[in-house]
Amino acid sequence: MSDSLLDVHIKHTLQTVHGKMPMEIALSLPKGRILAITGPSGAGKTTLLRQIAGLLTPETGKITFGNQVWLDSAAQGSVAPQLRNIGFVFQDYALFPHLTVEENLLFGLPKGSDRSIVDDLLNATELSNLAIRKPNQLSGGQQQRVALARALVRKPDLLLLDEPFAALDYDMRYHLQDMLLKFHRQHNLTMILVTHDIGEIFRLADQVAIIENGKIFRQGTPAEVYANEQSKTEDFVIFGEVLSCIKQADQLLVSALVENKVRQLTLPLNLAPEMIPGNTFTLHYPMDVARVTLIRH
Ligand SMILES: Nc1ncnc2c1ncn2[C@@H]1O[C@H](COP(=O)(O)OP(=O)(O)OP(=O)(O)O)[C@@H](O)[C@H]1O
Repeated sequence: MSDSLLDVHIKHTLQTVHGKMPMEIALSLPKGRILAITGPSGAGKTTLLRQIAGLLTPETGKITFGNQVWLDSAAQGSVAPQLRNIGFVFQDYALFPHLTVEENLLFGLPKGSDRSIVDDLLNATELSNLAIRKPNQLSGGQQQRVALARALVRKPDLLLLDEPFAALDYDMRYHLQDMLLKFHRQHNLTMILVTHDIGEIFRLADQVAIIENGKIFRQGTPAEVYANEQSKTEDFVIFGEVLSCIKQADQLLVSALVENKVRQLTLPLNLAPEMIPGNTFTLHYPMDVARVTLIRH
């Protein structure tokens, strides 16, 4: 893609419990776009992020970012991770245990920079009251918010997020997704997000790539990718996230986030137990036999 900022072509051998699995990925990402990576456990999603960050060197490949060559195995060249100006939010938070929340953020701040961004991010992630705590005095969700704020402190050129909101409850997840979108708009941030959450993919991502067994199995906009899935069943399927639900006469009026738009759905009353704000659902049409499959509570 001519306007791409990030270009990745890598080959690697994954060592899985079932033996060796060849990994081969090619992807491009234009500046300011958000790519979601999804797929089953063990498919190679985290490994790909680690390769892009420079924490793991693929056996062969080339990774370019703008006019920088981050990796070129043919030329035996590689740019060290700390020189790639990447923000990385790991699945396991990876905070400095001996530093407070505030110190964890200050650590990431380039020398001489205005520290007001630290206070802004502490506020935005609702961590100001916890600023003097150490990571072992925080819940998993709070630690994840620190990890997110720390990754944003240096205004990275590329933000890599490995299931950043998986440990959070619905309200906090929604709030942090909004914060991330705001930050993304302000700084035209380019992001890759690993997630299993289809609602999150529709809300945040411009593109989604499904990785299976070390290869991109399908790629496109969320609507394209999940529309393809529908054709297999010959059903019309929509994915959504419930925002609100009220009973009216003998039906339910549901406000849902569907393909990044708020839609009003009129559904049968028997679906009431599923239509709780925060639930993600798929609806299979035709509506007279509508059934709801919950992906996640
Ligand atoms: N450095 C490595 N070299 C070779 N194989 C690896 C390496 N790190 C992990 N693997 C293996 O590669 C496979 C993919 O792991 P990875 O962590 O990338 O999966 P994932 O898609 O992120 O899964 P999950 O959704 O569970 O986090 C696993 O079988 C893992 O054991």
